[in-house]
Order: sequence, then structure tokens, then C-alpha cells
Amino acid sequence: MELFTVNRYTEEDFKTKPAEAEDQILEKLLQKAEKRKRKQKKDKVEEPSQESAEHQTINEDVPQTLETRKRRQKDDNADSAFQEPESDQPLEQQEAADSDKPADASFEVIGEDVGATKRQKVEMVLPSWLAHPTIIPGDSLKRDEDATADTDEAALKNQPYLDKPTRDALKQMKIKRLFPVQRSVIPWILDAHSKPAPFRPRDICVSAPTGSGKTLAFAIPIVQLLMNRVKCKVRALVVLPVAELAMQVYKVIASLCNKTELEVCLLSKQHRLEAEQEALVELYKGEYYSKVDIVVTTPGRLVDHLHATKGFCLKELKFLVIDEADRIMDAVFQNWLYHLDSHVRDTADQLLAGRTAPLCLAELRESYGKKPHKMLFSATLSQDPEKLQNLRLFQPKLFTTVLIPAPTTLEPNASALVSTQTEERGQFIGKYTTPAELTEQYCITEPRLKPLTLFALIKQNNWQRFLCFTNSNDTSTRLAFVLSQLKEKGEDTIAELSANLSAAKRRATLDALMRGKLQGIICSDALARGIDVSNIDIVVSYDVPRHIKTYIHRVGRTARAGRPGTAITLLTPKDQPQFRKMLSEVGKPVGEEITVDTEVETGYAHLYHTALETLRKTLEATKKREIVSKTRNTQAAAKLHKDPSQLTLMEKLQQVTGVHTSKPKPKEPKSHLKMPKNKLKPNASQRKIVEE
Ligand SMILES: Nc1ncnc2c1ncn2[C@@H]1O[C@H](COP(=O)(O)OP(=O)(O)OP(=O)(O)O)[C@@H](O)[C@H]1O
Repeated sequence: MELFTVNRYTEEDFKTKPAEAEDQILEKLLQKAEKRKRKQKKDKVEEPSQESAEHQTINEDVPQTLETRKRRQKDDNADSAFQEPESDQPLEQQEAADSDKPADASFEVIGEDVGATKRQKVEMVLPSWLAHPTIIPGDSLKRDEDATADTDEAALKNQPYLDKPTRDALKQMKIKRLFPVQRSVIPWILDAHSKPAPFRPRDICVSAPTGSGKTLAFAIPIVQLLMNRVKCKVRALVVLPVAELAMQVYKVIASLCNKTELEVCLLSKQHRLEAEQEALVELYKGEYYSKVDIVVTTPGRLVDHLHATKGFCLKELKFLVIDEADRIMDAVFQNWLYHLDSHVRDTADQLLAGRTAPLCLAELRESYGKKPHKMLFSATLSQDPEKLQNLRLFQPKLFTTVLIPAPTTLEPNASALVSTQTEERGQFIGKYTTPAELTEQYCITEPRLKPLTLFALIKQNNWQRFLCFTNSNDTSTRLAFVLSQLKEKGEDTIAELSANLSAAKRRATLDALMRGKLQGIICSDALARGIDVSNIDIVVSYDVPRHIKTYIHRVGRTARAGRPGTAITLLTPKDQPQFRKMLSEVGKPVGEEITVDTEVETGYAHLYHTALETLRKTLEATKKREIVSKTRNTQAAAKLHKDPSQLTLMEKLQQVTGVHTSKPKPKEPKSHLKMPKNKLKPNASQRKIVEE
């Protein structure tokens, strides 16, 4: 049975003696060290010629000499032991479903003589609001300690549009300055809502890097615009894809509302529905009254309350915020919009049936105050107009950071040339930006040695707070197990965080990481989006992400709020082409290569082999237990459906009394109280049913 790999071998292959298997691993390590020495020598020799290659596009189209092609072929034949299993992450499927292929997707005209004419590249023409966004200066987020004197234009006191309660709340949250996305979006929203009736604000989409402060960018204007409300009604709805994210945003908004009378409520599956209903509405003299002004929720929980909670009314909704919008707009969550629209339709005519065309004055007057201001936020906002169409955005406006693509040609000031080209072409720029403080690296290893390489990297760099992402829950569980076997007793622990654990266990693990009780976490992509854990220094992609969005959200867990961070991807020779291609498609460089200390790997080879053996035995035992329980269940089910004439007397009795004595009953201690015999025999009615 294989641990992390696609099993090409029969069991016999693994029943080699431990010494032989260990030699195999050691032999691989030595081969790898040899290969690296040869490569380093070769690089020294080829250095001048290499530079010219650097400036060519970093992708597989670079002409390969016969030798490099042979070398690659040899690597590809390396035993594909640590191939990651099929991802069982729904997220991967959804990301793939939402795969916005680059604009110039080409297609084949059927029946045409392909050889004769060159394929015509098709450029996607975007709606003008997507093609000409408002650019947020994407300069690096200067940290507070790096900020200069009072002339700092980002300082709170230099933001005239912030009220005093908002400033006080931000000071209490230790926020001294606003980030670029906040300085662009907050004044725009406040200004849009200051327009006299019946003018209503345009809906907005904000695409900014991970960790750039998008949460406060929508929370501050909402709280500031609602803080002087008179009656308590649900006027803001913030929708997030997962409960952990909803909890995180709820805490930020609750901190902002500290100095106001506004009430915030979190609706997520982490609390009982009844408890949430009591927090939402109250019944007084036959009337339902809302007890909250702002609701933070997930799509599923929102639909639960729309159906189950009497008095939960969205008629006065002024703001509808969709964070991680590309994830939420995937098919899986699609029906929440339908329920929201159908639920509120009878209270506010066609809440979401916005129109993109400007309305005439009469229509504006008629619809004023009935349509919420819709705001979409994401670091990887979908540029797929069909998906955005479902929201029926009203005269949408796009904010995005400037993407300075890596120079792909040798011409002078290539970046300026490329950016004007992209604008001219109407390209949506800035869709996949990563924080300027992020350092991206990759490490080449053998498939079978990945866990050992990861452990060696942790050991030699003495990482204190890291996240390691895998492509499946089982890989997370097994990898966490192997790493815990390799660590010395008493050392900081490395925990697992995946769907294999309960919600409570996941919360406890995340809290332990936030409190610095854990050295690192091995997690699946459920944690990749939006989760904000401070001071994560390193993010490792143990398995290569299958989609660029997954990669962007994974690496976005570090280098947040202007702090530096490093993202490392473990690549096998087989992963390299796919990884390079995925990044080059969005104009991102691959980053620098790092190597691991082979002494550390070799030193732990024996322990690693033992850990693999232990894991294999554990998995076999678990598999046996599962088989036994399955057999027992099928036998019980079979009895139920057995032909009555085939049943034995005991089976008939079991069916009647519902007591299945498949296991011999434990001998009851002899007691001085004797049970009267007739109690043990079936009574007349039971006997009659049995005979029938
Ligand atoms: N003006 C600010 N000054 C200092 N820290 C800030 C500021 N704004 C946000 N932060 C901090 O930056 C971190 C990231 O903020 P936030 O989670 O809003 O980023 P994000 O863009 O939503 O990230 P993601 O795309 O991953 O969801 C948080 O820890 C937050 O407290």
C-alpha cells in the first residue's frame, strides 16, 4: 500500500528487508547529491551563455539542447513515488471551474486544413468597466515602523473623511495608517453615499493583493455610514465563503463598532441555529424587531436563516459585501443568490435585479433606497463577465492594483511598454498580483523524498511559524504523521489542519498557531483563502497547486500588511514544466531555486524509513478496521433483506425484538437475584409473529 504515491509496485516490492529499502533511499540521496554537484559545475562553465537564456521567456518554449533534453528525459523517468494523490479538495475543482484562461485562448475551426493556416489567436474583449479600472497604487505597504514623520500622507490624522469614533476605534485596533487600497476605496464609497437622493452609488469590484487590507476597506465606510442610524435594522450583509473567514471579519467589524451603538452578528454553522435566531430578532407585541445592524455570514447559513428565521428581513438592506467574491460566485454557492433574491423580492421588489445601464430619473427615484450597494472583494477577482452578470451590478466600477508584469522582452523600459499594451488591449490587469514584500522560491526534490526534504528545510532554516499546503486531506494527515515521527521528542509540534478533523479541532489548532504554541501547520487548501494569521514567515506548497488562484491565495498567507514573507514550492522534475507554465501564463517569474542540506537528509534517512514503515502499518490497520465494520454492516443489512423462509429462529427473533446479538454477550456476573425463566422465552405474541 503506498503512502504518498501512486502505487506502481506490488506489495512484494515493499516487503524488502528494511536495510535494502533504506539503501534505496540513501542511494537516491547520494545520486541526488552527485547530480547537484554536476549541475553546479555545469552552471559555472555555462554562466555567460546562461545569462542570455535568462532574458528569454521563462517557459518550456526555450530551445533545449539535445543534452538538456536527454537529462530531462532521465529525470522524468525517476520513480514517480511521491506523486500526490488525486486532490479531493472541492476547492480545486471550483478553482478549475472558475479557471479564467488568459484572454488569448485559441480555438480550432473544425474542417479547416490546420496545417495550411496558422491558428488565429482570439483576444477576449472585456466590458469597458473591466478593461479600464481605477488603478490603486500597488507600491509596497510601508510598515508603521518604516513610516516617516508626520508628513506621512497615509497617517490617520491626514484622512479628513474619517470621523472621530472611527479614528478612535482604529487607534484601539493599533491601526496608525491606511493602506493604499483603503485610501482609494474608503473615500470613494463615502463620497458615493453623500450624493443627494435619488442618485445611488455605483456597485464596485476591488481586486487587490492578499494581505493588503481589503477587510477594513469595506468595514470602515459601512460602520461610518450606519453609525448614526436611528432604528436597528439589518442594513449590511457581509458574505464570506467559509466560517473561519466569517469569524475573522466579524471580529474586525465588531472592533470598529466598539465606539458606536451598532450591533453585529455572526451567522455560521459554529453556533446553534436557535441561538443565532435569538441574537437576530425578537418578537414584541406580535411584531418582529431586528436586534442587529450588520450580519456577517456564509452563503449556506444565510439560506438557513432566510428560510427558518421569522422576522429576518432584508428590506432595509443598504450594503451587500461579497468577500472572496470569485470563490463565492462559483457554481456551488450560486443558489444562495437565488434564495436571497427570491426571499427579499416580496419585501423589496427585485433586490438584486440591478441594471448596468444608467437609469432615467424616474427609475432612479422609484428604486432609490431599495437596492443595496453591492461590493465585491478578492485577490483573484474573476474577470468572467458571465459570473459577475449573475449579480447584476449597477454601473459597476473596478478598483485594481497596477500589475507591472515581469519584462518578457529585452527592449528598454519594457514594463512601461507592456502595461500600455495591456491597457490598449483592454486587458484586465492586476488580477493575480502578489504582495511586493513576498519572496518566491522553489526547491527541486525527488517525489519519494519530499517529506524528508521538507523536514530538512524546516531543520536547517529553523522555521518558527510556517504553513505547508498539500493538495488533499489525506496527504496532510500522512505528512503531519511522518514529520511528527522525525521530530525529536519535546520539540515544537507540527499539527495537521484539514477536513479530516472536526470544526472544533480545526479551531483549536488555528488558535494554537495564532498563539505561537505550534511551530507549523500542515493544511489543505481550505485554509488558503483569506485566513489572517500574523507573523507567518514561510508558506510551503508541498504539492504544486493545480490552479494559479490556489497558488496566489496560498502564498498570500505570508507577506501580509507590509511584513516580509517567503513562499517555497517543492518541485519534482516532473512538476517543473507545469509549474513554470502556470506562472508564465500570468506573467509571474518562477523565483529563485534553493537547495537543501543533503547531510541533514542523509542523517535522517533511517528515521524517515522507520516513519514510513510505521505509517504503512497504521494505514493497513485502519484499512482492516474499515473492512471489518463494512462487512458487519452489510451482513446486518443482508439479514434484513433475507427471504423470511431462510431466516433462522434466532434471526427472526432479532428482527422482531431489534436486538442483534452478533457478538457473544459478555457473561453477566452471577447474581443472587434469579430472573424468572419465562422472562427469557419469547411470549405468545412474539412466538406467533416468529412462526408466521
Ligand atoms: N491600515 C492598516 N494598518 C496596519 N495593519 C493593517 C491595516 N489594514 C489591515 N491591516 C492588517 O493587515 C492584515 C491583512 O488584512 P486583511 O485580512 O484585511 O487583508 P486582505 O486583503 O483581506 O487579505 P486576503 O486577500 O488574504 O483576505 C490583517 O492582520 C490586518 O489587521
